[in-house]
Amino acid sequence: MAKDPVRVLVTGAAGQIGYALVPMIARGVMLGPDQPVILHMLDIPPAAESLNGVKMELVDAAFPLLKGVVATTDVVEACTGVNIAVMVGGFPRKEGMERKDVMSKNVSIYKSQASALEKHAAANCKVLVVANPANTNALILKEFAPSIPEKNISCLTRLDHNRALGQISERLNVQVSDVKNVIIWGNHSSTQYPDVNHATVNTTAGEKAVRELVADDAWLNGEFIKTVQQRGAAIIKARKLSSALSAASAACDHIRDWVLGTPEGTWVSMGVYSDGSYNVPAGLIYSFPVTCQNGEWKIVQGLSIDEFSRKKLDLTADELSEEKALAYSCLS
Ligand SMILES: NC(=O)c1ccc[n+]([C@@H]2O[C@H](COP(=O)([O-])OP(=O)(O)OC[C@H]3O[C@@H](n4cnc5c(N)ncnc54)[C@H](O)[C@@H]3O)[C@@H](O)[C@H]2O)c1
Ligand SMILES: O=C(O)C[C@H](O)C(=O)O
Repeated sequence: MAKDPVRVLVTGAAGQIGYALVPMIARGVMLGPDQPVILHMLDIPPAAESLNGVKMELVDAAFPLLKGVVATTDVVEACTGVNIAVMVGGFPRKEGMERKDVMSKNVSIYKSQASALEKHAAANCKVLVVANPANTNALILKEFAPSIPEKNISCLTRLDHNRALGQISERLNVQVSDVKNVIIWGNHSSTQYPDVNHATVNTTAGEKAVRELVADDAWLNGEFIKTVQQRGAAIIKARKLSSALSAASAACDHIRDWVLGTPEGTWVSMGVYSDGSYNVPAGLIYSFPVTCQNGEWKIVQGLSIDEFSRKKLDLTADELSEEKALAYSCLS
């Protein structure tokens, strides 16, 4: 029997991530090849005409799984009945700007959209915040939508996770699909900590530790970390625009694994509400290694954290605490 359609909201849908993301969702990349979807696309009035153009293209693409499109500048209409909300709307960072510069513009958007989601989304709606500062926008959304369970609110660090997999795969000249269990800890910013201490590669001789195969701690503790931390800025420098296709693809990976589950023995990175695991202060949205089953994520417990890692986990937590304070000062 055909499944009922799932309603997926994409905010900022007329923007560049939106343009890459909506066809992926309509093709089943996010929720699977047998899951019909109804797309809800929200943008602001100056982008209304462009948004309507995206809607026209979705119709023209004749996606078999796409059962309807709502394109609107009305936040209530956009949020009504949605099962999944991918929050991309906001102002992106331009060359030379730090994430903090975009903070005040974006947190106020997330405060007001929190209430719309709380009132109008379907019960148990899963929320993914992509727009920067992603962790702090997600935290503001959580705080101003108190009736949405905190386990349903997340932010995107899967792009960073995928970037780390990509760097290891290039360095070792192995298939990216054979590399797993890297971790992104903390903020989706240049203080994030890409950690390979538990990562492995599937080889013809079985699973091997990434650290053993790379056999170059100086590279792993230096250039590798920096490359992943700075990748967003490098893309902006090269394209004069921030990453879009990789961000859209990572958003699909994030929701797919959350809804359909992570493969046995594999974890992924998600920005989620900290419960104090790994001595990360509770009350921040922090990226952890998680496994997902039956639509719920769980932080992977018991991983060893050496002194080098501990400092990096704390540094990015400190930045998130500062961002939280700054966000509140922007809102007051
Ligand atoms: N977490 C990540 O990994 C990641 C990766 C890449 C980009 N980003 C962030 O994603 C966001 C979107 O990036 P982009 O390149 O698509 O930007 P963009 O400027 O191309 O698109 C953003 C869209 O949001 C719309 N918008 C602005 N205010 C809105 C509001 N109140 N409600 C609904 N829509 C609104 C704009 O009109 C625009 O169409 C940025 O904040 C960017 O920094 C995050
Ligand atoms: O770095 C940015 O501001 C863009 C985006 O968050 C990215 O990681 O590509």
